[in-house]
Amino acid sequence: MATENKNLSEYDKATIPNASKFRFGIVVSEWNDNVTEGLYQGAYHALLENGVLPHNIIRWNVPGSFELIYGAKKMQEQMVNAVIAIGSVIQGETKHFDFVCEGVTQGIKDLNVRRETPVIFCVLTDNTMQQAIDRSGGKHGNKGTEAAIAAIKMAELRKNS
Ligand SMILES: Nc1c(NC[C@H](O)[C@H](O)[C@H](O)CO)[nH]c(=O)[nH]c1=O
Ligand SMILES: CC(=O)[C@@H](O)COP(=O)(O)O
Repeated sequence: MATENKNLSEYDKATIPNASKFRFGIVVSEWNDNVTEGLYQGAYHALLENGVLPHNIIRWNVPGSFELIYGAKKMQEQMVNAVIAIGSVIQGETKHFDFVCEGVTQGIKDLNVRRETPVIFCVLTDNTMQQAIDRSGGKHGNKGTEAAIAAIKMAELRKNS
């Protein structure tokens, strides 16, 4: 289902585990920070709405989405139950978009395979700035909210597995 048919901010609160004892690390890319700040706010407030305590949310910034890989790897080493990697990659004139998107995707996948702490992929990969705005608190909701819910669910799965 395409995002345009699903609001990213909508979720059934009754299905979300109690997250009051969980601790989360959020790594935020500074590229397109008008977008990444919106994603962060969506994630932060969704965590609070589901019982996470403010002092149990750690935030680090990195220069760009490619650096999310290293930042998330180091965040996994902190005492957190899950990590959220937040970025916004927007198509430019060259193929650099393809390499950044593929690199970040594979890098974050590897962190989930090789280590125990789940890393949630909250990286928008858009053709235009408007598409990114629409998905970071705009008409299609906020992917940061979606990522926070995924982080809570994966932290619960890790605890029970
Ligand atoms: N063009 C975008 C980038 N490019 C920068 C890379 O992510 C990286 O920081 C650089 O190649 C140095 O290693 N990053 C984004 O997050 N979004 C973009 O649109
Ligand atoms: C994703 C990028 O690195 C891209 O936005 C950079 O723009 P350009 O391809 O025009 O150099």
